[in-house]
Amino acid sequence: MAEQWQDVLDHAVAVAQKAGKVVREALQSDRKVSTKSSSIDLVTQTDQKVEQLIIQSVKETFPAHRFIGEESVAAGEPCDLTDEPTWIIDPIDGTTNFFPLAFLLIMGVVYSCLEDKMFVARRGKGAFCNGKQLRVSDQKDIHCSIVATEFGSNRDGGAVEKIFSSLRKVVCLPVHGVRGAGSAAINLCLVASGCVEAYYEIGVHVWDVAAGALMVTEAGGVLMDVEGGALDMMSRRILAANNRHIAEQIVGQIQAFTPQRDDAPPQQQ
Ligand SMILES: O=P([O-])([O-])O[C@@H]1[C@@H](O)[C@H](O)[C@@H](O)[C@H](O)[C@@H]1O
Ligand SMILES: [Mg+2]
Ligand SMILES: [Mg+2]
Repeated sequence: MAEQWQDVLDHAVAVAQKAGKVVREALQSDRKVSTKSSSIDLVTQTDQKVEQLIIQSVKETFPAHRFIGEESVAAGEPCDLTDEPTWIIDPIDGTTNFFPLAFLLIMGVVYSCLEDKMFVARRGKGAFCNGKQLRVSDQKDIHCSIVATEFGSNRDGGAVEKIFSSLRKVVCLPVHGVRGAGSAAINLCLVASGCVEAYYEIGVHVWDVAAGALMVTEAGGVLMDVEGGALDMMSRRILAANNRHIAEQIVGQIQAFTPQRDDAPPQQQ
């Protein structure tokens, strides 16, 4: 069992490195940007190229594996998470900022290619950055805590109101500071690394958070829904924190809303 998944993890790391090289090269040339669900939901040719590169490479080595990929779902592929070994791929997370990475299910790989930081987590075996084990912050005081969040790509008036109102309440707890790396995956890695105490966002997708979420729990942190229940990976809502006490205080400030689920039937999309 262990050896079987080690093959997969080794492949994930190798293909993430290959993808990182493509992204770094594209930074010099490819800035052709198209839009998806809205004028601020961006995709570049590099997002699509990197997703295809990862899928092709995995198919050659693990032909039975399945995929949920951001750009494939945008092109009409289903977003079905079954018990089959499934790769959940966000070829570039934070396209606006041109950040990089790749994902998997019972293990997570987030490659920040500009910094050459390879984050790797494996269920029950810890989370690591370039081989160094990660541990969440031991801060217990919300007033001394730094919280990461993002505005996301939803510009619906009601949703924007709730996002601002939640942020205002979090700031006025008060917390020590608020940050946003422009990438859900990197924000989750910041929680796992102890650089921020918490991260929350409504509107993310399963491919934004699958790998980073495992990074947080393997570094000793907690995950929950923004209203305090169990995290539902397909719900497009996430709260990650260094401990339950910090998480629950943030839950109390969030004005939640319910985006369309990632696994909603296609006719509703
Ligand atoms: O689209 P993408 O760059 O892969 O992923 C991005 C997420 O990482 C970010 O947290 C969110 O605020 C953006 O709206 C977008 O979803
Ligand atoms: Mg993303
Ligand atoms: Mg992306």
